[in-house]
Amino acid sequence: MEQPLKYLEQLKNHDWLISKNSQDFYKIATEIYLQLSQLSTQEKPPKIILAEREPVRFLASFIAACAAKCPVFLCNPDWGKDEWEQVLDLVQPDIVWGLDNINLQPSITNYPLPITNAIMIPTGGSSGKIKFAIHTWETLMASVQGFTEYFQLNTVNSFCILPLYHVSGLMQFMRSFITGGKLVITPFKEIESYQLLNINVSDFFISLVPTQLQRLLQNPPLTQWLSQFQTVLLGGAPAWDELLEKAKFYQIRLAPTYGMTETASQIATLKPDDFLHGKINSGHILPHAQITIDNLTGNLHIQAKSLALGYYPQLWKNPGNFSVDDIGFLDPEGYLHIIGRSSNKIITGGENIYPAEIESAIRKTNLIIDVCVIGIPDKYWGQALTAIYIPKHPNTSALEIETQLKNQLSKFKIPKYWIPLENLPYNAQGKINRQQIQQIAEDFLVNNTNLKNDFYRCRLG
Ligand SMILES: O=C(O)CCC(=O)c1ccccc1C(=O)O
Repeated sequence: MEQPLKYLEQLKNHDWLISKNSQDFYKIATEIYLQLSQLSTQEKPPKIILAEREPVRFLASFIAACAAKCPVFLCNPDWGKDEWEQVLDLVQPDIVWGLDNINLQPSITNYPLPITNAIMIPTGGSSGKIKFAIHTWETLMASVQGFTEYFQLNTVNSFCILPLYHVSGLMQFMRSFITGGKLVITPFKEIESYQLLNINVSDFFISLVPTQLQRLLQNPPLTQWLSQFQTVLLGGAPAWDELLEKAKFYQIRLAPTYGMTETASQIATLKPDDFLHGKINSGHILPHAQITIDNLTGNLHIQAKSLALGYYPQLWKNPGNFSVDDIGFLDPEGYLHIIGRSSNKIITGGENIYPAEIESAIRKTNLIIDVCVIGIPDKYWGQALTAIYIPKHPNTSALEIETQLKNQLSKFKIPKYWIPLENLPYNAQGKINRQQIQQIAEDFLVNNTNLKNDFYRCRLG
């Protein structure tokens, strides 16, 4: 029997989907599987775009596609017109599930997929192009196995508030489905309106991105609720020290993770007991992965059984090896520390600066709600350190923040320009859009040339 079907049968009479209908899941998955297997006997398996909104339907369709060995592309029904055009053009699907009003053109370029059972998971979006990492049932299984071995668990219960088409949500489903654990699926906004808080979550894992953790910790009943979880996995974007300290203060069993779509979620994770004992890093490497660090640049190289095979439609030339933009180190006890992204590195007056350090110092002043530090091209400095921030009070001046920073940071690490905004752009995965901020800041400084001139007068004059 095909692997996905074996797990499906095991769950047949089991109420594992909490607050949803587990029987529906079984019924839909088997029905769609039968339809797909009939189609596949006549010709090569159809390429499927999966954009169902309804979670049970999404997951049942996903399992059916995997069991029938049809290439399946996980998609966000809420992508904009441009993104959908780009995706439909790239994929040239035979079947689209979950979108209305789609006019399917007959496939023109039919990229051959050199592997069966390919599972395409989107990465990127909102800034830049959507790419699909090519995974397989086996790479996702390797991730689940590494996870259960690392946490020494037979079953994983997951509380999923992240999107299922994204690797962070999909892997929560996979961990429950494969291990016979329970699964709760609910949108974040229902948690914020206090629904579903009556489930006993003491044997559940929940995955959050940093902005969600921040929102929950601003709300006492939700903070209390969060502190009951067995483990709170945190990932998707770098967290800041103040947020981690707050989580520790409230005794949240936090597990900061490091991983990405290409590695089928986390490959390093700090265990909650280490976190509560004051460790702040990305933890030990999971057993299915290896990380080596380039001596010269500090760049991370990843090897993992869960590694994607390429970006659709291309397989990587160097399989099993993946170099990333992240810079970090492994300490003598084997804990992974991430310093930043090499592409976000700012070089100002010949000094290297990673935004995380400066952002963390600015957050500590308690004068701002949020901040992002970037480098603006500058004739004198090469790049001028620039802080884009949301002030806590409308009358907080940049000078006040600068004054506080002077006790904490060397002079060259204090931003030269300060740009107050009402909002900073984030995507659904909690990743800040630095490209967009860069554009906003450059436009702002062009339109406020006085600011630039004043600055030169006061710094150089
Ligand atoms: O950023 C990504 O692409 C992966 C992020 C991710 O999977 C994740 C996000 C939040 C919490 C836990 C996890 C995880 O690795 O399991």
